[in-house]
Amino acid sequence: MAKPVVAIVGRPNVGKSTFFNKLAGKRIAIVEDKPGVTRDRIYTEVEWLNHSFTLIDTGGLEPESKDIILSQMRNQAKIAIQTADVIVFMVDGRAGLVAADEEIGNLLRRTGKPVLLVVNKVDTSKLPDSFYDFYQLGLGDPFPISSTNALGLGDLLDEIIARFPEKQDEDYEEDTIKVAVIGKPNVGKSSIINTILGEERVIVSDIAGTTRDAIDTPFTHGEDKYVFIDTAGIRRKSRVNEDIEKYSVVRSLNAIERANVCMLMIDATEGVTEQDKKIAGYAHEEGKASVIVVNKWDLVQKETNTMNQYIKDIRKELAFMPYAPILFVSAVTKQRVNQILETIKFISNQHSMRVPTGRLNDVIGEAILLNQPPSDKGKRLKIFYVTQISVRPPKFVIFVNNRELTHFSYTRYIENKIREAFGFEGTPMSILYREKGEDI
Ligand SMILES: Nc1nc2c(ncn2[C@@H]2O[C@H](COP(=O)(O)OP(=O)(O)OP(=O)(O)O)[C@@H](O)[C@H]2O)c(=O)[nH]1
Ligand SMILES: Nc1nc2c(ncn2[C@@H]2O[C@H](COP(=O)(O)OP(=O)(O)OP(=O)(O)O)[C@@H](O)[C@H]2O)c(=O)[nH]1
Repeated sequence: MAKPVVAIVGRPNVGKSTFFNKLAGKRIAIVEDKPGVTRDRIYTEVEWLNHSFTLIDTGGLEPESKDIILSQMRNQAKIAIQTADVIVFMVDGRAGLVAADEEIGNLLRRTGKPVLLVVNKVDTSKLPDSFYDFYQLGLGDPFPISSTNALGLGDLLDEIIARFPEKQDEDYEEDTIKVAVIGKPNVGKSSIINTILGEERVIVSDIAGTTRDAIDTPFTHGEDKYVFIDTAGIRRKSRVNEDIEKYSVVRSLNAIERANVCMLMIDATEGVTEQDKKIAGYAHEEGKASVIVVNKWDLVQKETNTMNQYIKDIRKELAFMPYAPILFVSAVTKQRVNQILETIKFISNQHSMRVPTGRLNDVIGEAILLNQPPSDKGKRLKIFYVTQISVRPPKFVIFVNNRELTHFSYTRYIENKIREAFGFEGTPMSILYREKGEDI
């Protein structure tokens, strides 16, 4: 289940940032692909009770003339409508109701999405007289809060959570391979997906009755079941404007969380961008299998060593995922597109592979003979026993005499030996240490 997304919309200066910062937990900076532009603070993860959600601040706009403010607010509202599950419409309890609020109120009222009308800057328990004017917006009861004094925030969070969409069970069968197709705008996601879906042995499944939530594309290829995750905005080109594309990162992160396999698309004419690195890093940290798909290969002038040079560059830029296979494809000429599903299936199997403990210990035993474990102040690390404790991603526990003697370079050596013996292509793996007697 993807995390719900909550967006804050409101005029400049009503206190959106103050509110956002009060709730902000872990932040992920967004780097735009334009030179020199880094915008932090666009979204954050919020934890409240047993829920977590993504909060988007659509603000940070430059108030210039009245007209510009209005058009920017319309944009904000559109972004919120397009990406959010719940919209927080913030107004200013000190300034009272103004015409721009009504304009945005009209837009939001028609969306069908849950909208919470929040009156900020109500700093005491006494409601200002102008509070009741906000009922005119036709968005139900206004919620008074004070972002600076942190008043009413808990109640508001309860109300927000109560409006999250019902958790739908993801009733894909256990053996369905869930694929997130990730990449910057214009890299060719739609083209590739449509090319794959147009392949001979691919049959796109009907999705019964749902429209709004039909964001996934399930299909079969021969005997194998797949689903492309969160393809709504990708396949249907309903682009509102450039701004929205920044927020598509939020959707990408959600898609990665739901997927088993990430197809990380890189534009051959541009190489690996900062945003590509961030997203790939996220897939890696989340323990997902990844394949790197370099698209638009038809546009590249090829000389003797072109592909090898590309591989070198990608390995350098994405050094944290040396395990990911790289494919060079073209959605236009269809070159090698037929290898994509094969590769996805292969790395999905690798991702869920379990190796026999006996063989694993043989491999590690040999590795130890070839290259002794590290020692410190006369004490040497002793490795007693290794076992794989989980899959997707593969996780190993190594029982040792003293965890403090372990060293990341030796861990990497062990990881490489495991990969040499068993493969685990396309998947990150984790190796943990336990001392004898400790629980796994
Ligand atoms: N009295 C009072 N002032 C507040 C409250 N919340 C925010 N403010 C003040 O209102 C001003 C604007 O707050 P911001 O959080 O920057 O407003 P914003 O909506 O993010 O503005 P933009 O970034 O321009 O869109 C600041 O001076 C805040 O200190 C509140 O609850 N009570
Ligand atoms: N030459 C060439 N052009 C391509 C290739 N794949 C896609 N394109 C073109 O690149 C443009 C963008 O392709 P899309 O498939 O719309 O890209 P997208 O990633 O879905 O774009 P967004 O919806 O903006 O995220 C289109 O004009 C495609 O025709 C390719 O392999 N080679």
